[in-house]
Amino acid sequence: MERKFFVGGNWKMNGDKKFINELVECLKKCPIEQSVEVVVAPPTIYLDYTKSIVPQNVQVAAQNSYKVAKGAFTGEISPAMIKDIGIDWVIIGHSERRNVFGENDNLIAEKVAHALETGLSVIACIGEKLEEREAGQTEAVVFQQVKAIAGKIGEWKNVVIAYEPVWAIGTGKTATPQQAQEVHQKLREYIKKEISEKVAKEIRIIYGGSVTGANAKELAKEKDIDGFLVGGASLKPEFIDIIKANK
Ligand SMILES: O=C(CO)COP(=O)(O)O
Repeated sequence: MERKFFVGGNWKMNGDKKFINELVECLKKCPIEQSVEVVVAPPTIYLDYTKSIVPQNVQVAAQNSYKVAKGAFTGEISPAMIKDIGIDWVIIGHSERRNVFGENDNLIAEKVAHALETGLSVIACIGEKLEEREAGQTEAVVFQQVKAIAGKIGEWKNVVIAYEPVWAIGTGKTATPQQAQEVHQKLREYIKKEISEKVAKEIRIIYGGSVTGANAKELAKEKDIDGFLVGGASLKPEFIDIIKANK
C-alpha cells in the first residue's frame, strides 16, 4: 500500500480569527491533489471555528488532549470533546509539550492510547535534543519514545509519527535530507523489528523542524520521508509549496 503524503500545519499558539480567515482563504485557492492529506492544527480555542471554515479537503487537528474523557482537570480538553466538534486528529507529544510543559514518555503514551481508543487519529511526535544528538544518542532516544507508545497501543493504523529533532524546531536549522532520511529509515527498521513488517511498511513517518517552501522538495524526495509537520511556515503562503512538495 502506497503511503499517502501527509502535510500538517501546526499553528502552535498563533493566530486570531482575522488571521485564520486569511490563512484559510489562501488554502482554498490551492488545488490540493488527492495524493496529499492536509491537516491544520489551530489553538484549541479556534478549533471549532477553523473546522467551520476550512474546505473539505483540509482536515483539522487539536494540538493536545488529555488521557481521560472527562473530570476535574482544569485547563485540559479530552479526545471525546475533540470528536464531539467533528475533529478527527490530535497532535500528541510535541517537543514543546515535552520540554516546556514537562510531559514524559509515559504520559504521552497514555494520551496516545486514549485518543486512539476514542477514535481520533494521532500525530505522535518524537525527536532528540541537540545534546543527545551530539552524544550519539539520537537512535536510542527516538527508539525509546516509540517504545513507550508501543507499550500502550496495539493498533497503529491511525497513527502518524512525526520525527522532529528539537534542535531543528524554530531554529532555521533544518535537518539535511540525509540526516532526516537516516533517522526515518532507522525508525522504520525498528518498527519492523519491534512491532511488525506491516506497520513498518504502512506507517507514515513525517519530518518536522524548520521545513520551508524552499527545502521541502528535497526532503520529500527521500524514500522514508512521508510528509511534514510544519510550524512557522504553515502560517505563511509558502505552506502551499510544502503541500505540493511531493510533485
Ligand atoms: O514544531 C514544529 C512543527 O510541529 C516545527 O516548527 P518549525 O517549522 O517552526 O521549525
